[in-house]
Amino acid sequence: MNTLSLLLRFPHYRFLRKISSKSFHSNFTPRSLFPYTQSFNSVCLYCTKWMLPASDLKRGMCYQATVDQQTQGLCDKEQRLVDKLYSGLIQGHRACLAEAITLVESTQSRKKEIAQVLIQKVLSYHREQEKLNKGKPLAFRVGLSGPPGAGKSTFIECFGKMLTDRGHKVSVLAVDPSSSTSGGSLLGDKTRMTELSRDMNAYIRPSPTRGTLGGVTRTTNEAILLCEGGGYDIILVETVGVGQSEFAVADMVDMFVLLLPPAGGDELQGIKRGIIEMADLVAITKADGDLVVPARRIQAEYVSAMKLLRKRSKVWRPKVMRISAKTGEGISDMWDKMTEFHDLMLTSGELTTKRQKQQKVWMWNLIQENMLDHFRSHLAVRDKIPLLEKKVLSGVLAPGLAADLLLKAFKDRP
Ligand SMILES: Nc1nc2c(ncn2[C@@H]2O[C@H](COP(=O)(O)OP(=O)(O)OP(=O)(O)O)[C@@H](O)[C@H]2O)c(=O)[nH]1
Repeated sequence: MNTLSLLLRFPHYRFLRKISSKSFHSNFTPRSLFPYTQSFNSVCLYCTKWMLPASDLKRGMCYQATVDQQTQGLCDKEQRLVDKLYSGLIQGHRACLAEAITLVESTQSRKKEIAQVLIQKVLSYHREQEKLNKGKPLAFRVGLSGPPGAGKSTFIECFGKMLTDRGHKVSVLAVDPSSSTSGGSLLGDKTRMTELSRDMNAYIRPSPTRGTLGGVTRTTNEAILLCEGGGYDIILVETVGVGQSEFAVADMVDMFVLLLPPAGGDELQGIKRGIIEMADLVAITKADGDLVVPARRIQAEYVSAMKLLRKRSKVWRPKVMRISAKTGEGISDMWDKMTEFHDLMLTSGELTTKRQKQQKVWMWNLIQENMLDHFRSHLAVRDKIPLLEKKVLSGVLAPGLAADLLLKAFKDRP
């Protein structure tokens, strides 16, 4: 479609060309876009909808619509909310942190847009602080996973208390993708971690994920950023070690720790081999009383098994330790190992590379998730799905052909 036919067919195109031109900044303030669009996101959708050539999108406002412009797309009330949450957050008010996390978890599209403005503000705060810190990240992000009953909550209670006693601010984000909007079983963590939840230097938050992996990625990643903005220098992301959530969590933390009970093979069946490969540290829990002997045996088994794994870092070899949250044994040593890992990763530059890769994975996970939603709800596809699925199930239609038909319908009708 050329420019002329676009102009004839869509008078909006003139408007879009105008906002994509250089004059946009001087003559066309974002505020004046408001009657047409609510925000930058909507403008982007608007551009895509009217098939603006990619070059125009590039040259035009997509690249120029910075956070400020996006911010100006908010109405006064929304702007006040962002300002209130932002300043409360960086001053360390827990209520603001809680409200900000609730905002990023929202499924309402407008609230999601407001949350993005807040996230951008927090990100620029991060950049400034990291610059002042000579490139040192604001927080140490640790993922904790293990099968149900491994002793994760008991460990976090004991470990978290030790850290706050040493002057750290600890945030615990509990991820449970099997849960629905309620937040699921991990919601119980607050009641199980009684001492830590009363500690003013600790913040415990279950992360409801609406049952999707994309949900884990989006809300948890953003909650991590907000907690860091709130001054928490250690972020513990807890997840149940069954399913896929631990892989998602491993992709958003600096160090991934696997907690395993001193139990036989049967009880560890749920643990996937892949997740052991992701672990930077394996801790055999409950190494006290009668369980010391089995804990030693399991430790030896894992030490030899992990020797066979491919080396993922040039500076770190995964360690296997024994701990007991009941007696406190091994907990302090474990923290020493964790800080050693953090220092080595930081000085070698591996931490920076890891975080950069994670940012990319985060972006693509979100795109994948949103694209699939978009595909499923597309007008030309939505109605065809049940019939084609039925045909595939009965063997009348090959899955490949059904997929081709749906993709064609999606491509042919914008
Ligand atoms: N002996 C001993 N028992 C422990 C220790 N840590 C936890 N336990 C016990 O193990 C059981 C499970 O502990 P939790 O901390 O609830 O385990 P979890 O991994 O959080 O469990 P889920 O929430 O089901 O995933 C509880 O009965 C604890 O009392 C420990 O260090 N030593």
